[in-house]
Amino acid sequence: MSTSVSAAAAAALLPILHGRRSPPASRVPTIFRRRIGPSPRLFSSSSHSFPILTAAAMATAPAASDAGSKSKLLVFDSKEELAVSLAKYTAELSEKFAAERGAFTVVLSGGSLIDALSKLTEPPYLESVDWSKWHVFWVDERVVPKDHEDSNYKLAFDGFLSKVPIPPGQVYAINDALSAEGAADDYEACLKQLVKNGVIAMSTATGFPRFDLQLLGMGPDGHIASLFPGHPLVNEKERWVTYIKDSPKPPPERITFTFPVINSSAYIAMVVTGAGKAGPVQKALSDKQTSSDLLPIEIAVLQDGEFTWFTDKPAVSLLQNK
Ligand SMILES: O=C1O[C@H](COP(=O)(O)O)[C@@H](O)[C@H](O)[C@H]1O
Repeated sequence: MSTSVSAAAAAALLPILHGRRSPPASRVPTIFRRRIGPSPRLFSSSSHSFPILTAAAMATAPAASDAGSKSKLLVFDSKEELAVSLAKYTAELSEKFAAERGAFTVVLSGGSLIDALSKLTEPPYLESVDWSKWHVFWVDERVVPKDHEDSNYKLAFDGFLSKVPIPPGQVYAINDALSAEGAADDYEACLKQLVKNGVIAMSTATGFPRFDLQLLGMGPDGHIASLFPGHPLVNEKERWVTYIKDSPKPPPERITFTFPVINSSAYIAMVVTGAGKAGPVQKALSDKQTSSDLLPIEIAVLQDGEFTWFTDKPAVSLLQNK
């Protein structure tokens, strides 16, 4: 269900990119300042233009279920409002993919993302979401036991998975008995088996798995998953899952999806809050990037999907025309 849009909200919608060359799809945002209640529609811009959306255009803008190579930037007044919107967005995609495919493949990151999922564990979503269709994966994981404080599995279990009735057999944690190399191989083999079984879709465009929704966060250095600025892993083109033993952020040993897998997703929700992340947000959403010093967040460009930024005011504080 969509919310009607006020003229004041329309006036707050500004284009921020005016570059001479066409940027990739995930860099063509419009800013929608959230001032109109807890359940906004999502507004998109095409990858080939920089529209100023009018109230009329906003009223007919496609909803979250209309996929394409699109990018959106949502700015919320509070983490609470962000969480409400993220829950609605995720629940709508859950319904769409459950109906279309009989399964909903969801990829989680660690970090602050898990807190932002809190509203999904409450009414009405606790009862209305068909959790039996969910299959849960991790975009990255630290090579530590599952009950370790650094484990992304533990973080997600404590904050989200233990509160919703997803069948345990559909939660795909890494094998924490293996080395980093072994765990990456094992996780990739698991994904390949699930592609064979039809649980995970394949991207015909890229030949890599196409997850329905990746719920991701970004570090203050612009890293996503365990793909860090300047690290050779950002250039991996063949593997689905790889490992790192020298992560600049502890713990040093991790496994991570590669960019071909991240960028083959149908939908990405990039949840980024706080002033500490304003620099990479500004760099990712500006038109001044050079190809030599791209941050990982700038390399996250969907081939054929919809990329939505869920942000707050401090995170976009360095953007012009915000
Ligand atoms: O180390 C990691 O950091 C990033 C970002 O975390 P945040 O707390 O700054 O949101 C996270 O997305 C990743 O999964 C995690 O392993």
